[in-house]
Amino acid sequence: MEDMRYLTFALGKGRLANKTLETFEKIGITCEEMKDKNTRKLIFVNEEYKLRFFLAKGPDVPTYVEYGAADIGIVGKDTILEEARNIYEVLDLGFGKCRMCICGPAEAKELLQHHEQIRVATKYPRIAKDYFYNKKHQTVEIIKLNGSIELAPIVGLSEVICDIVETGSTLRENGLVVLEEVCPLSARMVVNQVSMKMENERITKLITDLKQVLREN
Ligand SMILES: Nc1ncnc2c1ncn2[C@@H]1O[C@H](COP(=O)(O)OP(=O)(O)OP(=O)(O)O)[C@@H](O)[C@H]1O
Ligand SMILES: O=P(O)(O)OC[C@H]1O[C@H](OP(=O)(O)OP(=O)(O)O)[C@H](O)[C@@H]1O
Repeated sequence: MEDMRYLTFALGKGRLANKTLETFEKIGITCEEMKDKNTRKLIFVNEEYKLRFFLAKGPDVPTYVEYGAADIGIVGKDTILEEARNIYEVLDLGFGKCRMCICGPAEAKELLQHHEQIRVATKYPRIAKDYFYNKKHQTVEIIKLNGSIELAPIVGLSEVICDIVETGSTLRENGLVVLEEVCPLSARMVVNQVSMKMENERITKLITDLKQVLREN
């Protein structure tokens, strides 16, 4: 126990953070400090189990994990696909469920069917490219945006969007519909490739414990 090194976790800020902490709590890993909404502190330590946690922007989580600055990351499948880092995806945590979809006004369905050269606005250019070029063999123009993607077809920036749909209320309130589904999404645990070998016992135990509580849910 004495010379055990710290295992470091990179957690995505935002929507997935609370659920992630809740899930860790269920296997006895707590980090009270981290729940304090007023803190500007970035890194938190659990001395008992020799664990460190930090919150990062979602898309940066796979980067920290690939370089080994974090051994383990918790992040959405969308981010894993978009960042395409050399990391192991080891577990589907079953929360943060949503879908990556091609959406637009109902009339855009025909443009998709006829393989017209349409414009696709998205925060996920790699996922959109892979879907249209490799799966559908359709040439499109991808336009990268950073948020409020649903605006694009409304103001005439693009014909369709490639974006996350959860409840569908953002689409509904903006007169858009799901035209095609790209893939289902949820939160995943990712592991650095060297850590998986060097800390195999601790990481395997963590995965087994998490699987157990996920089954009980
Ligand atoms: N309705 C949803 N909208 C967006 N992401 C969702 C939704 N439901 C679940 N998720 C998952 O939550 C993850 C984090 O989403 P969140 O919006 O908090 O971060 P983000 O996209 O990096 O946000 P921001 O750009 O506002 O910082 C997404 O990558 C996705 O896997
Ligand atoms: O189907 P719904 O439940 O409506 O959720 C989907 C919406 O939520 C996300 O946006 P977010 O709130 O992250 O804002 P952003 O567009 O600025 O990224 C996503 O990009 C959709 O717009």
